[in-house]
Amino acid sequence: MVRWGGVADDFTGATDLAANWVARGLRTSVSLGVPEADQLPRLAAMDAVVVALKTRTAPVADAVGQSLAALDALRGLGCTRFYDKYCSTFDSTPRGNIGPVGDALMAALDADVAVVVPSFPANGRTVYHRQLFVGDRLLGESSMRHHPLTPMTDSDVVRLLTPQTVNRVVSVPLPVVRGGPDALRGALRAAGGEGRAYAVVDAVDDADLACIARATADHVLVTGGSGLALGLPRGDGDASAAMPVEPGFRAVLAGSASAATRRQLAAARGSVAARKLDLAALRADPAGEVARLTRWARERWSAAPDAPVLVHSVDEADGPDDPNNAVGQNGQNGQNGQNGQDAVPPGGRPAAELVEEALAACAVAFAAAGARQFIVAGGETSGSVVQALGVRRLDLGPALAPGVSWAHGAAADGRAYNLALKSGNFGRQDIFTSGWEAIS
Ligand SMILES: Nc1ncnc2c1ncn2[C@@H]1O[C@H](COP(=O)(O)OP(=O)(O)OP(=O)(O)O)[C@@H](O)[C@H]1O
Ligand SMILES: O=C(O)[C@@H](O)C(=O)CO
Repeated sequence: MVRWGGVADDFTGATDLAANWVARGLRTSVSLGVPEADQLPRLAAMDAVVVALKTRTAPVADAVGQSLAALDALRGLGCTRFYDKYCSTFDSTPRGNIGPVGDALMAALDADVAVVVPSFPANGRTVYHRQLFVGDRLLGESSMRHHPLTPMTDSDVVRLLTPQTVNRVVSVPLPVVRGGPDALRGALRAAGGEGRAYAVVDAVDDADLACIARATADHVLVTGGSGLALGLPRGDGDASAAMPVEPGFRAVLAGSASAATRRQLAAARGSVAARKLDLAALRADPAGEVARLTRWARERWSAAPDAPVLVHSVDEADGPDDPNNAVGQNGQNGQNGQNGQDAVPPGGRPAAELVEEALAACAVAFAAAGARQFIVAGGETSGSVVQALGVRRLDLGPALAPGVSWAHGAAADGRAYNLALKSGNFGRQDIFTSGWEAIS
């Protein structure tokens, strides 16, 4: 039997891939970080294991080293096929890390060709003529061009990947995909026959993904967003084992500045008690700001124990394309508009780091106050939060939206949590209010 191993460059991406494998009937667990020995027996019983890393914006050598360590662990677990999961909006910089990590995995697995498939039509990501669309906009003209860590200003996947890799990058147009699995298999074989190559494959609907999945059935490595996993044939079994629900207070921690998160914040306004992080206060006295937020959360929970509290880091009311929402390229500054009341002093720490640390500290303090159910928005944010809580494995539960699921995870200190790690641009508008119903 094929056992899949996934290497994901952020934590929301890992649960995104896991949710899609579960939807295809594969029993899937997520290891938060490279699994340690005590986790191996449980993971070895799964049809698929995703190792969640926090390598999207890490230094290139770290990202490569961690990804290879993840690959070794997955091979040790008996995985025979591998999925290099990156963002469906190809979040990266001209240096990486999509290219360098893919290069290292291809070399380690001796793969001649690896497909590049960011498409995830259920979430509006499609690739046509190698251009990546987010809904009806080109990636480079979408709100992703304002991303604080990886602003995406180009849409051509071949052009985005080429400067990041030592391998050739070719594109496979939609008519070849529509020609069926045999035609596509032939095109991929030809691409790999001339030296190691990536093949950026057009895909605009789920049938295209199913064709790519069939044409790559003998590929040891595939790369992409999670959409390609939905192209796999559906197994018979029900892979979503009943997830334990952990009673406790509820919190939303939103460190995502993405357009969908902003819409979700706007939708929660008025019905969920919310506080925005005060960046100036955080810079002056981070522990004091977290203590203030924790006092506030305790007060809210004592008044309404079942109601969630929400801590967020950007203003929800502004439109996604409002330049005031640009929180600072590479998180290095935040001097723009209302979101960035925080001018970074010389030698000061990037606002993005302060935000991640503050939300992680809130998670720990809220957990100490009795919170057990968290919706976390943003991949980097989720990585910080889950690491701070000390959770090392997630078992998937009910789905909330394409690529977003509840999960259950136990921490080393004996506490257990229900966590929904939401990619910045995923999820229904009312997820912060209605997302709890699935675990009520
Ligand atoms: N007001 C702010 N000023 C500066 N940086 C911020 C601010 N708010 C959030 N950030 C930072 O922006 C980054 C957002 O990345 P994150 O991955 O959490 O969200 P996302 O990109 O929307 O989600 P995903 O990666 O799942 O698409 C984090 O590093 C966060 O700390
Ligand atoms: O693929 C996606 O868009 C998401 O899983 C993600 O990686 C966002 O961080």
